[in-house]
Amino acid sequence: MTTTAPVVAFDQVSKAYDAVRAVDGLTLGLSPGQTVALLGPNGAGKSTTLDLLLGLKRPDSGTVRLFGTSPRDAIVAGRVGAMLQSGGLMDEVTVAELVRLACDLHPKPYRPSEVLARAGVAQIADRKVDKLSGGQAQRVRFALATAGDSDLIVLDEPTTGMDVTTRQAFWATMREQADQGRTVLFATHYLEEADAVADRVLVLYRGRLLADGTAAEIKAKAGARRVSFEVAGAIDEPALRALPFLTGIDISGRTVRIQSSDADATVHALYGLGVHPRNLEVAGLGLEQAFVAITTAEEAKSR
Ligand SMILES: Nc1ncnc2c1ncn2[C@@H]1O[C@H](COP(=O)(O)OP(=O)(O)OP(=O)(O)O)[C@@H](O)[C@H]1O
Repeated sequence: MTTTAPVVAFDQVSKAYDAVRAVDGLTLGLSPGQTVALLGPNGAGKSTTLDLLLGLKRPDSGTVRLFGTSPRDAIVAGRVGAMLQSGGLMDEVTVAELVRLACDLHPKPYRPSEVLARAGVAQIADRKVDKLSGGQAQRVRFALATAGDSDLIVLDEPTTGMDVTTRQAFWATMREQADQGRTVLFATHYLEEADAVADRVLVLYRGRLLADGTAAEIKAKAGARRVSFEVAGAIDEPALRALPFLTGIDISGRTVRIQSSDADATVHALYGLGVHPRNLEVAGLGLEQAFVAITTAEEAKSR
């Protein structure tokens, strides 16, 4: 790193499309070497945030700085590699030609053969770009994002269309990039991916940051726990549904799965009902359930 300025600094950034506040007063700083997942339901403002970060859109108010400069200057200096969702690939050129072009344009390029190998597209280097499968096209976009030695890699839903093996290889490569001190920021709908890969998770909702922390902190913030058990006798469904601190319940045959904001109190009340649960398990929420709990609580508040 040649500067001590934050990799990314959003200061009170807003962007609206007519009445829709796509990004609403977002303040955010990213540090070197972090792998950061940007989560949010459809329309939360993830793509708009990344577009603002890359200087593809201008904020209505607030400032976006990358490495202490404007997004444009940072990109011209080759400090940012990006892989966007919608990024169309040129027709009528081969994968190798396109990667060579990206390397030629980068101020600090890697060798094209190296880029092709890292993205796992060396075997399809001679194929025309418009003949690729969805997963192959994603890998080529990834190759373009890593054509040179950038300090920040921005990825919008990078693994959409990739099979499991490609996805794992992709994240292993991203880990290496972060271990070398690069910052990796990616938007995703795959919460298990964010849980497994990210050091930091940002939950965006209606253009605002709802949660910011490690996956463990986000799960703790959701505050709820899962309780599951089996019931030997008849199930008194209304009584179970009336248990205290319940935030969700699913009854399937003899198995009851509960979500509770105070598992101890719920289980205590369960015994109070005279229910003798078998195979009782109390566990924390997964990131996906925590995400749903946090965003639905916010939705309820805004109603
Ligand atoms: N060019 C545009 N014109 C009008 N509205 C837009 C435009 N781009 C985005 N929006 C609106 O802004 C909001 C945020 O959109 P954005 O694409 O940033 O969300 P997202 O979190 O990336 O969604 P998704 O997960 O569906 O990709 C949405 O309500 C969307 O409809």
